[in-house]
Amino acid sequence: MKKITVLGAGIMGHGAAQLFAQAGKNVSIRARRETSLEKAQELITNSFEVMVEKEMLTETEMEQALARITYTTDLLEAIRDTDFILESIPEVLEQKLDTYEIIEGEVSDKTIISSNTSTFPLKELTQRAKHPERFIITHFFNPPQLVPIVEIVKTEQTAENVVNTTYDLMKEIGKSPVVLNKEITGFIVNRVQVAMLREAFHLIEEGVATAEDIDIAMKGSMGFKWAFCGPMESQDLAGLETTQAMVGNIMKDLSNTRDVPSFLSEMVENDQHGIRTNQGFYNYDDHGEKAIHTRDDHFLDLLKLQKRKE
Ligand SMILES: NC(=O)C1=CN([C@@H]2O[C@H](COP(=O)(O)OP(=O)(O)OC[C@H]3O[C@@H](n4cnc5c(N)ncnc54)[C@H](O)[C@@H]3O)[C@@H](O)[C@H]2O)C=CC1
Ligand SMILES: O=C(O)[C@@H](O)C(=O)[C@H](O)[C@@H](O)CO
Repeated sequence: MKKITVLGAGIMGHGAAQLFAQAGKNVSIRARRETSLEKAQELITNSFEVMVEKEMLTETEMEQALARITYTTDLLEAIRDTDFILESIPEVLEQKLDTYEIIEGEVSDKTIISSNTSTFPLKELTQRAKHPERFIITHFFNPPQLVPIVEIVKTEQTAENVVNTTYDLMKEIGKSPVVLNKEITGFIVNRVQVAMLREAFHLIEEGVATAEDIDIAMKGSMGFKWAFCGPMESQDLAGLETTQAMVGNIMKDLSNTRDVPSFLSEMVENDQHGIRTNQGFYNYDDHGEKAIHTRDDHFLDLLKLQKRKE
């Protein structure tokens, strides 16, 4: 695997391009607009600089990695002679299907096409594919250059060599891949995340706690534990009779809504998109630049600690 193509230069695309380049791959990243590419280049450079500050990368390694990335608005140029495509365009099914249709007509039989979708099952993504066996999902987490896990999702149509090659590639770039036994909307993590968010949103709607209080409570409890002791392991350590009582007492009282909360839809309608518009659950004045820097600084410390413990 020499050349990697990343389609989409947004929140995930730029981090994925950085990750592959850091691992020694030549990367072509494609966006539709020059301005998106310029922004991506700036974010990648900033992120590498934090790694250099924290002595996880030398200045020379940063320069070499930056030199491995080419930026283009030309889709055909981006996918020319590529070995592996990571599609990271918005979570809109039609846009993804249209993109696959174009690229499938251009790339070699050996090229693997993967999607970074957060939600769609691979069956839906391959509904118009000529060669569904070459498609796979590699679901990275934000920021992909730092978060260790990648969920790999296949169908019974996915070729075994595609799964194996993708798995090996993820290992090669330093990730810990988890291959799902069968596909399901939202995979493992986003199903659990959405179940938790449903309840957190319910608590906000009911006036039990503010968004800020929920963040404080979760960061200092489950957030603190889960990096080293997962939710299942934690139950063993707590005692399963207590888990049984807790689940029995609380489950019946939890929100079981199937709707997106109206306050969230109103926020999006009112241009409160998070860092993109400087307003979300919190306010920003720099499109999240400081928040991203602080987050990455902490995540790099955690990564260092995890590596020491391995
Ligand atoms: N934001 C997140 O935390 C995560 C997102 N994902 C998934 O990754 C994918 C990308 O998400 P984000 O990076 O957040 O989106 P984004 O909106 O930040 O970036 C999307 C990029 O794709 C470009 N784009 C739009 N249509 C395109 C097209 N037809 N062809 C090529 N480029 C196009 C946009 O200009 C933009 O640069 C989605 O499938 C999303 O569900 C996965 C994990 C985490
Ligand atoms: O946290 C993440 O990176 C993932 O769970 C995602 O796929 C989601 O898109 C998430 O960021 C949105 O909350």
